[in-house]
Amino acid sequence: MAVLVTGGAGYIGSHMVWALLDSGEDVVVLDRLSTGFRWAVAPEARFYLGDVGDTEILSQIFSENDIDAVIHFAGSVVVPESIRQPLSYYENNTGKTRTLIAATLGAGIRNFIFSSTAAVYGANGIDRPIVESDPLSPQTPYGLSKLMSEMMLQDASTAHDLRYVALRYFNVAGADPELRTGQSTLNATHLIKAAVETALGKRRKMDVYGTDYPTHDGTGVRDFIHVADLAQAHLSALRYLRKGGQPLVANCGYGTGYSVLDVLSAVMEESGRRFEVNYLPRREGDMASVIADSTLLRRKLNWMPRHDGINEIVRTSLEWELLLSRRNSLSVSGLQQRLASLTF
Ligand SMILES: NC(=O)c1ccc[n+]([C@@H]2O[C@H](COP(=O)([O-])OP(=O)(O)OC[C@H]3O[C@@H](n4cnc5c(N)ncnc54)[C@H](O)[C@@H]3O)[C@@H](O)[C@H]2O)c1
Ligand SMILES: O=c1ccn([C@@H]2O[C@H](COP(=O)(O)OP(=O)(O)O[C@H]3O[C@H](CO)[C@H](O)[C@H](O)[C@H]3O)[C@@H](O)[C@H]2O)c(=O)[nH]1
Repeated sequence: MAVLVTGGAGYIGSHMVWALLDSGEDVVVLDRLSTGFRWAVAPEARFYLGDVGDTEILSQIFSENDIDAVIHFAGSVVVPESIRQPLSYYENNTGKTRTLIAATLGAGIRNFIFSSTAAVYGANGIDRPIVESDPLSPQTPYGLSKLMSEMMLQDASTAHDLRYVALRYFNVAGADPELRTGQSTLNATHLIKAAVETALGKRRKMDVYGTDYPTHDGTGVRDFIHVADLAQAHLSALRYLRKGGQPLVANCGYGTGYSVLDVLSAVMEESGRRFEVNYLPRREGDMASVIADSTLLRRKLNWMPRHDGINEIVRTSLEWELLLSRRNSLSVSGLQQRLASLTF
């Protein structure tokens, strides 16, 4: 049987494709390459260029391949952009997920894994690691677009023969430890990606949004999960569904928070470079502190993190960024030497 990975040319999806291939799965990828890259897809995967909202390509994929599970990463992911362009987020993240669920059901496929987000919790006022049963209060169209997709899955699984796992990712970062893929997003807004680009001189300075949050140093606190551990959580979810597991919604994070300044220190330490930090007001839609309680993921899916620790996350991100720089022939010889001297 094969697994369909939508968004498999993107950051997390491309790691998932490698994780599936590593575990002996047959993989089919559907991606329209709006933010992903064809070269990021492992050559062993069968690639279809197209949109998850296109019923014709979905029928073609389901008729040409013996698929028993869909892992749905495709979507629009930039939180501030969702505030400026809400309808495009509802279309791409909610409307097209509805189309994909319908096509999956139509093809008789019973297993569905969905990329959800900690943004569904929003400003719920919880001042401790968040559990899945905590109030849901998305503050942005991005968070709401994902929550509505979770709700569609819940209703569809009640009415039809569909089992699903929705994984609520906290902040995903890091790169494949073998550097076969990594985060290559252009103009990325994610903290760690922006910080490693700054360390490598691709950005002039690092913006810090907000210094007056009620956190240990005034900057926002997040729970960063290594993308390789996240891919393993999906593999566990796939095994769980194939064994007939009941619908499950689970947080993906480590339960440890790092502030923006903690992250910048780790990037400076790992790269051996100091860079300019530009302190700015809070960014719209941001929470003070977002930390996962991942007991459910550990208990139900036997998930065990293997790459937790902010330094490992930052190190693999730096290594990947360096590789991208080399590809683009940028001069980063000083950092190259520094990285070459490190043992990973
Ligand atoms: N990166 C994070 O920290 C994070 C956190 C929580 C949830 N998520 C979710 O994880 C998923 C993957 O995120 P990512 O960081 O890898 O983003 P990404 O932008 O790197 O990957 C998304 C991929 O989907 C493709 N795509 C987008 N819309 C499509 C469509 N309509 N049809 C076909 N392909 C389409 C893009 O070309 C890209 O390859 C998203 O659903 C996102 O909401 C990400
Ligand atoms: O250049 C930057 C980028 C970010 N930040 C700060 O760093 C923290 C993390 O910001 P990110 O943009 O890296 O991530 P978010 O927490 O906003 O959002 C991420 O995690 C969410 C879940 O909590 C969603 O899933 C979303 O897709 C994903 O981008 C925030 O306090 C933000 O203000 C900066 O100070 N400077």
